[in-house]
Amino acid sequence: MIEVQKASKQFGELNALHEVDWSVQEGEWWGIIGPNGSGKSTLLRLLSGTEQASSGEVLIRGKAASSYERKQLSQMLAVLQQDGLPPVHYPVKDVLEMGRYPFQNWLGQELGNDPEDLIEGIMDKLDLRLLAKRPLDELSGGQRQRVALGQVMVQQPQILLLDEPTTYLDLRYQHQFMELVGNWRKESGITVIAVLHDLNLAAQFCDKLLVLQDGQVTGSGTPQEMLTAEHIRRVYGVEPVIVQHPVSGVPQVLISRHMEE
Ligand SMILES: Nc1ncnc2c1ncn2[C@@H]1O[C@H](COP(=O)(O)OP(=O)(O)OP(=O)(O)O)[C@@H](O)[C@H]1O
Repeated sequence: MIEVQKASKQFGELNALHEVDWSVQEGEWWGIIGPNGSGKSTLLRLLSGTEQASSGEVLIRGKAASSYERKQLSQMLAVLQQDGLPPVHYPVKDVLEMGRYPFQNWLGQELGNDPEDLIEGIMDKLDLRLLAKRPLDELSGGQRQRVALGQVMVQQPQILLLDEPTTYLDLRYQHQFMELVGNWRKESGITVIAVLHDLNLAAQFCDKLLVLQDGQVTGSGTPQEMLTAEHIRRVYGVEPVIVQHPVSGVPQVLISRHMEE
């Protein structure tokens, strides 16, 4: 579904990405991890067509991501940022309806079926009914991120790109957000690619991880394969302790303090 072939991205002298090879199959959930400045968001922007590779290819369904018309790409792919929606004075229901823009003509008329049932269904799934008339600027960050997820669900994409979507959420909302994405994926078979800083969250939810360091891929595979002490030490320059999650068995990363005598 997505093929990245020897993709590089330069900003002046800086090699933000260097010859990245990566293949994503339909329905997979990938996490992109790596230290600050390692090129994660740049890679996501190549996938969403907002930046073009300096060399190499980024193909979505066999066609260069940057060659899709914006609306055509939006019918297939949705992007959700860490602060998904600005706190504007629009009611939640209107914001959800805006998710239909790839399927509307220039007068804002829907080109296909009436999306009302779709929007109602998504409000139920995300528990947004009671918030429907509330303006976004009166909601908490966690509630607003749930609306942002609703808006991309209304868009009905086949590929979802998430750029650090849980950064501003507390522990409960982080998990709730990831569970909602997981349920959506189970129901609709969408492909999910998420840039995540939280390795433990990544291990719990992603099937596979792509690890970047200084713009290069240092590994790709299951969380079990990627989250080894040696790999994390090398990539992040920290001394980790890897334990197994007592319930799910996935690797979890702990960091010890430097204890002075
Ligand atoms: N538009 C740009 N112009 C110049 N340099 C850029 C631009 N965008 C990114 N960079 C640089 O490219 C490198 C990779 O940045 P990127 O944002 O992809 O990293 P990241 O892994 O997402 O980082 P973080 O975890 O801190 O969000 C960084 O050194 C950054 O300064």
